[in-house]
Amino acid sequence: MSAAPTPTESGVLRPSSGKALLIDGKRGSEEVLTEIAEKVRGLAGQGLKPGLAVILVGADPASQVYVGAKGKAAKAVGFHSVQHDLPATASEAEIIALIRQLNADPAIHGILLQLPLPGGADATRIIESIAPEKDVDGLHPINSGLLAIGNLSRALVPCTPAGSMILLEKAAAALGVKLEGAEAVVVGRSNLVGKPIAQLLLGRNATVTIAHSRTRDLPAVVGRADVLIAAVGRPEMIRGDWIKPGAIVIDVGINRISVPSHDPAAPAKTRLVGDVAFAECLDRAAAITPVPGGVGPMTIAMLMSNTLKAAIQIAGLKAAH
Ligand SMILES: Nc1nc2c(c(=O)[nH]1)N[C@@H](CN(C=O)c1ccc(C(=O)N[C@@H](CCC(=O)O)C(=O)O)cc1)CN2
Repeated sequence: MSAAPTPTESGVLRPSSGKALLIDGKRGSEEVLTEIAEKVRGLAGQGLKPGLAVILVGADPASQVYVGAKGKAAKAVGFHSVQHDLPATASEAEIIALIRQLNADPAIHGILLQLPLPGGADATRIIESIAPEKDVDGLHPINSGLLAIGNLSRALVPCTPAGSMILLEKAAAALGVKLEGAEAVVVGRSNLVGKPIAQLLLGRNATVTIAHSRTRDLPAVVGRADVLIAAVGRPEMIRGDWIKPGAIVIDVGINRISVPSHDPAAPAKTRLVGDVAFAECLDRAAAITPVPGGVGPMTIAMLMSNTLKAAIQIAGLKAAH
């Protein structure tokens, strides 16, 4: 029987022997949130209370959970927090009208439209209607542009990529490896994760490849990666024998799959898995994020971080973020 992993100072769990370090996103998120709460207490003295508005269109159960978690975290760190629930039938014009009100509201510093929209509707024009300085999801073209030119002090960076980078830096520090010059492979090219994380890795001087559904011989491309970011949205698609021995694996996928039951009368059970076949990777990777408990919690923490940054920038305060 293997011994339980031992926690290290950095929130990376060191297993007993021969297994990948587990990068603890829950602990990482708690650290970020504790720091934010402290800064919010400091800002109160300067008359500033960061405000976050989250818009949920429709009633997708997973989105309801995520939006609830965002509101809870916002209140816990001391933000003003509001949630706007719109029916699935809300038109683009109605959503944009609400965003215009929030753009003009001085108590609101961050606006987030929960994705996906019902029926997979295109969110492009809606996102573009968010004032860039309040775009705490980092999806407005102004923020994408600031990220692309490497202006990280001004850019609001998408939350999942920002949180993934914190976990990656922790793993690299725990292993004593450098990101500079490392071969980084990002599987997935979404605006929400793949493209921004590739920019962040470039900013750390990694050599970055973005792979996607049309990539030829994906296992061979993945096999080059010192750093693998899996953001493809397909349960356990990346197999253990694709992984380069010693790689750092950041699994961004959060996929709910059904668990077969031997009892036909029992209610159907589900569990969460990542885009990487976790158990198969444990003996090959040097470090890996689990699902759940990896990148997911960091997404919420980085939304709070972006809202604090937006509030400070909008108020024109010098306070270092
Ligand atoms: N506008 C946005 N929409 C969506 C984003 C986003 O960043 N902006 N990301 C995802 C969903 N998401 C936040 O919105 C999110 C997903 C998962 C988690 C999380 O903490 N997951 C837990 C498991 C939770 C569970 O039991 O279901 C974990 O991984 O440990 C947080 C946020 C899509 N939409």
